[in-house]
Amino acid sequence: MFILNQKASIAGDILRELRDENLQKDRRRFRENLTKIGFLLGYELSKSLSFSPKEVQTPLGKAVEKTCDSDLVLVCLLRASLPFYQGFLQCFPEAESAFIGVKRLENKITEVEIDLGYLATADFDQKELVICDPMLASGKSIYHSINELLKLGTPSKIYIASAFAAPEGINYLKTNLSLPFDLWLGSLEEGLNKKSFIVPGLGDAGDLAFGEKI
Ligand SMILES: O=P(O)(O)OC[C@H]1O[C@H](OP(=O)(O)OP(=O)(O)O)[C@H](O)[C@@H]1O
Ligand SMILES: O=c1cc[nH]c(=O)[nH]1
Repeated sequence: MFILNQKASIAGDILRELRDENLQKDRRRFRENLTKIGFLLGYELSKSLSFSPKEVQTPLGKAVEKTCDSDLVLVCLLRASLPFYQGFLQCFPEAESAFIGVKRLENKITEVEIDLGYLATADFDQKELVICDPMLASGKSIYHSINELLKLGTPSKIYIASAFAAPEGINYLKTNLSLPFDLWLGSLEEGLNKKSFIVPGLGDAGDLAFGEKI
């Protein structure tokens, strides 16, 4: 498990702005910060992908750079993932994508239940799947999304990337997912409150990015 804020870096400034109850009222800044964290996590994740040296002709000679050989499919869980996923896409512009409409049912107070809707994906069979969701709370949105995807193919590897993650959600995924996965987190949080919101977290990422759901 990789945790971005375990080592002091500029990522801490971005995570702090995302959490700040006053600054997060600025939707544009909030979305841009989610994109930045997505980009930084994508960059960190790239260090575990396959690379090979490739020659390039410059105006002044030949150079060799190691470039990425991995076949990635980035998974965007609508809505809150959109700006976070965009950061991953900036990092991996050649990647293919999957989009899944998934939301927690708001009237379920004691236990999180999930509503799955739209699903459109590129072929990810034997490719590396990167699940991009800024909030890993109970883990059920990611769990059900991956289960729907697994009906359509078998990835060679699953990465799960979240800006904020609760230990409860991580344990839920470890217990229930049928395939192994690697976690890439911005911050590992204290836990969940009674409404299964991440504490301290940042609140409702989808509402902050796009407006309160009716
Ligand atoms: O781990 P979980 O308990 O499943 O919670 C995490 C989910 O909650 C949020 O989505 P939400 O249902 O609020 O929808 P939205 O993105 O459309 O706001 C967030 O984007 C995650 O997908
Ligand atoms: O804390 C949480 C939990 C789920 N979804 C969010 O946006 N925030």
